Amino acid sequence: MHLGRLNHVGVATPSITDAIPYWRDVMGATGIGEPFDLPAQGVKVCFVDTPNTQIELIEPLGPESPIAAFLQKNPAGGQHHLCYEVPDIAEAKAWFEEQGARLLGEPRIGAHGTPIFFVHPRDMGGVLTEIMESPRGGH
Ligand SMILES: CC[C@H](C(=O)O)C(=O)SCCNC(=O)CCNC(=O)[C@H](O)C(C)(C)COP(=O)(O)OP(=O)(O)OC[C@H]1O[C@@H](n2cnc3c(N)ncnc32)[C@H](O)[C@@H]1OP(=O)(O)O
Ligand SMILES: [Co+2]
Repeated sequence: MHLGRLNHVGVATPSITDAIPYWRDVMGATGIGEPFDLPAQGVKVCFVDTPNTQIELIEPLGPESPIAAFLQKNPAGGQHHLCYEVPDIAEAKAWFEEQGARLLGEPRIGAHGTPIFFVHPRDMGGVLTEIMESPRGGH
């Protein structure tokens, strides 16, 4: 496994609409994407560009959302996960399984349209970690 590019930092929020003015007016973000729903993943998503990565704002879609419990514990929202790119999702999956890490579900299509999976925070030093097949072929 080679540590790939940090594709995004996931930030959970109770309301993307209410969070955008902070990113635009306080942080000076100029590349704020249109929010879009990912019902299969139980979240609404909005990407905020930074010079070297993205902030992925995520808002729960429904009570079954995988971030509902996180927001109950952190009602104002907060840093949720880190996402790294890999050239080959199957190779990465086999690597983390070999390490005995707990994968959360099977690889599925993420917000950038490529396969992703998550590794449990307890196996990753307390950091919920998303692994994403790079849209750039891993470079
Ligand atoms: C895929 C679309 C998009 C993309 O980029 O393409 C996204 O990124 S969507 C992001 C939202 N989806 C997910 O996060 C899916 C994976 N996450 C999960 O399956 C859950 O969130 C899980 C299992 C990590 C935690 O679920 P839950 O909070 O309901 O369970 P617990 O409260 O029992 O937590 C267990 C344990 O983990 C700690 N925890 C929970 N969330 C986080 C976190 N974000 N970062 C670090 N640690 C976290 C929690 O405190 C518990 O720890 P313990 O020591 O047992 O108290
Ligand atoms: Co993500």
